[in-house]
Amino acid sequence: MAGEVLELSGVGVRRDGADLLRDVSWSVDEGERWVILGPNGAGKTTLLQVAGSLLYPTSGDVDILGERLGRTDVFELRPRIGLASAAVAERVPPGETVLDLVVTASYAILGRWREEYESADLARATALLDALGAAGLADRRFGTLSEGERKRVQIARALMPDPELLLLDEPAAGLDLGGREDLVRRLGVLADDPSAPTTVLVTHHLEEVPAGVTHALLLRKGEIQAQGKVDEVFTPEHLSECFGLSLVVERHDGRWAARAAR
Ligand SMILES: Nc1ncnc2c1ncn2[C@@H]1O[C@H](COP(=O)(O)OP(=O)(O)OP(=O)(O)O)[C@@H](O)[C@H]1O
Repeated sequence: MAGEVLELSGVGVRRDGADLLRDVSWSVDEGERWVILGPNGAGKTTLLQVAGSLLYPTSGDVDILGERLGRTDVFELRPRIGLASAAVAERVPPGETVLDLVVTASYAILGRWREEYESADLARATALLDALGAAGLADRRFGTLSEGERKRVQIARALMPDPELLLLDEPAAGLDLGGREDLVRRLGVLADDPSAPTTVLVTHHLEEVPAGVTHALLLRKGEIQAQGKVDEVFTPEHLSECFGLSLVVERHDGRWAARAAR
């Protein structure tokens, strides 16, 4: 029987008098592949930060990988979670090489500093870069990469410590059509891999949802508007309500698309 990876109960996040999340109750079981979808400002990144133990809720309970937030040492918990987000990318030292950036994830650090790496770590980092179509970038400096190249490298870094939970915040944002399709295809391969970690991916766009996603959560104004199996959540009714306009929703070959109804 699959174990629980995330369990949020009545979670609220309040900052500067604003409710960023309200009464969020959500559970994620081992092996599931979730997508969190919602308009700008809905609270998606805030929810992902709570799931990644980077943000404590104002109210409610959060269990991550069996540990209760507030009662556990987050410095032991965080290495069990792989996170790829723009906020992490901004903290990368500009001169850091791609291979160093990926391999240092084993040591939960940013910036190489005299560590002696095992050859097995270097081999794993190289294999992950290869799986994400970024093998040719290993010796490049992170600061010189294009947006699409950065996204792939960040996902390789997030996977490096073999996390039990993988959190991806808008992995396809800023990519051109070819880059998006290539990345979404690779994320689909990852979703289909039974040895890949339980995954939660945040996006604004239905077109960025990889095939193989099993569950979806719709957020609007800090509240859950629908959640459950992806087929039951990605209906025109739920999506129209979530985005506040009448939508036509289509599905082909496991991928989704939405456009405004005429
Ligand atoms: N410290 C704060 N005080 C007040 N409001 C905040 C604070 N931090 C974030 N917010 C607001 O909380 C809301 C949720 O932000 P969040 O980044 O989680 O949304 P999001 O769904 O990820 O948005 P986007 O799709 O635009 O990235 C936004 O309206 C944001 O402006």
